[in-house]
Amino acid sequence: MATPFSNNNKKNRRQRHSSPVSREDTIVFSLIERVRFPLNRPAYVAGSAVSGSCGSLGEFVIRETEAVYAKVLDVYVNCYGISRMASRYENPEELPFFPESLPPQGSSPLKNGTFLYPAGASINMNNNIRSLYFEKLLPLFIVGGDDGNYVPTVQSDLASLQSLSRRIHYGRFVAEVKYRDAPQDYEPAIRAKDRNALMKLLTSESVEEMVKRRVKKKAMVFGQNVTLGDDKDNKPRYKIDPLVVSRIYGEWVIPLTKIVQVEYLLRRLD
Ligand SMILES: O=C(O)C(=O)C[C@]1(C(=O)O)C=C[C@@H](O)C=C1
Repeated sequence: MATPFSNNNKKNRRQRHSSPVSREDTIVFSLIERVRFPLNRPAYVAGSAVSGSCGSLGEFVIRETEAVYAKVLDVYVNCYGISRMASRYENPEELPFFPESLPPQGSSPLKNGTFLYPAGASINMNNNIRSLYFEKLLPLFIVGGDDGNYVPTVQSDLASLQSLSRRIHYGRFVAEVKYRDAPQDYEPAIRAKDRNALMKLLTSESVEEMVKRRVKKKAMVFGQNVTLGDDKDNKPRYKIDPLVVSRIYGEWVIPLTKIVQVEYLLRRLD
């Protein structure tokens, strides 16, 4: 079965949701961008000299940026009288990292008639994504150290986190497609709340291998240092190790996407 992650055919490109394959480009580009800065841990230390007693600078920037994204369209609606549009987190593809800090949301034109089954639509694994990103992913490809560029570092982290979150939560759409294709296969495992059986049903090792090979290649193409050919050894050099990108997918991005799929399916008959 061709799935949204296995190809980028015309049918997928016509869908209202942007293609998960092109989303890979955003993830790879955002990781490459993040390489410009060292870890800059002080940006995430609560109560450090930068942030005083108000939590870390990083958390503050992420919370406030999300709040702006959430209200920006309402401001436009009020000021310019344009008809109601959805703000960022009313789009079912977007999930905030700090939902509790968002201003109240209006009723969204996008949420109505969403493709997702309502009980599963609100699954939000961003807390897990955030801790994995800082604890496991960043140390794989970012050098330790502190260059003081905290705000650009946090902005770069937020871009990576958002692109990873969109991709991982896209698992809800994939699970819905799989369920609609073969409800008779999924329903017994859903009723039995059998996570292992669901995991087995939705897994395609060949697709996973293809995804890992594709992101490795993207890291090579997008992240190759460009020279004018006077390199002594003529060996290509990459901004981020392509094998690390493939590993990030194999060890975290794909497994988390699968957990989202299982959690979604478990709610599919509620
Ligand atoms: O393409 C699919 O069928 C998916 O479910 C997506 C995905 C992935 O995250 O890339 C996850 C599970 C499958 O084993 C293969 C790939």
